[in-house]
Amino acid sequence: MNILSNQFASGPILDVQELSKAFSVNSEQTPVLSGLSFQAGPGEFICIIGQSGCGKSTLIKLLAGFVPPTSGRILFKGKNITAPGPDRCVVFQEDALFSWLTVAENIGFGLKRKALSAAEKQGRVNRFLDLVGLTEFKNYLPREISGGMKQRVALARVLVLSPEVLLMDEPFAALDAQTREQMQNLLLSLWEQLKQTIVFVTHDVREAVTLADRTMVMGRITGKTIINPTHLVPIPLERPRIQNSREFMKLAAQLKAMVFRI
Ligand SMILES: Nc1ncnc2c1ncn2[C@@H]1O[C@H](COP(=O)(O)OP(=O)(O)OP(=O)(O)O)[C@@H](O)[C@H]1O
Repeated sequence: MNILSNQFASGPILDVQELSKAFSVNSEQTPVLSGLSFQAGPGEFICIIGQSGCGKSTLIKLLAGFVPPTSGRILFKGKNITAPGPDRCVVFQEDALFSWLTVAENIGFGLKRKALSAAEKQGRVNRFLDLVGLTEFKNYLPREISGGMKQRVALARVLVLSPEVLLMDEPFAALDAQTREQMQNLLLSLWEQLKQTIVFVTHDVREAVTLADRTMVMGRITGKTIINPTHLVPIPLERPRIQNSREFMKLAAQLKAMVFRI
């Protein structure tokens, strides 16, 4: 079942169809995701929330092509995803940067295999250093910069590759509240400029309401994660969003209630 078929005029970027995933534990198949279907449109920002263990990270790994589905399929621009690809980049909570490379070298690392001239590569690195506000730190090593700056490097080093889909698994969870808010604003500003499709996992409903066009609430039913159309909630608030507005708080409360209900 395609929950949102025909919603995107030019077709969805991601089309998840009846996706199921089971892991083999002690030679028994343990189901995690079951019959999950949804679509993400070009340039859409989707947040995923849900209780611990409901399968959010597993879904990110499937979308990235790191693990294969047990059944069902995921189409990227109409083609079956069977492996990781440069069109879908992942940012994790704690991204290990190369400790011996500078900020600029970390950002440029993934460009090595791209057929670009040295000047073009340097130009791209400089652009992304500027976009994430790290130009003056370009020669620093990872141990010489803060946690928030490291996440900015992690973001820049995938964005420099121009992925069409950005998969983010609790990327800001380890940051303090103030840095986290700065990172959310930075991500929104980059997204407005670069227009990738973003799938963003978070534990924090307020983060989901701050960022998302739509939020997907995952829940476990009889040990399997299943989702139906009512679990994809549009966030119809204008940006920038005012966190203490009535509408914001109402949506956050509604999503929180859903997380614990399903
Ligand atoms: N490689 C694996 N082998 C066996 N079981 C796994 C594997 N990966 C994940 N699981 C199981 O799948 C379930 C979902 O895990 P997952 O990490 O996707 O959940 P999550 O929603 O991201 O959790 P959290 O919010 O705590 O990060 C868990 O019960 C986990 O133990």
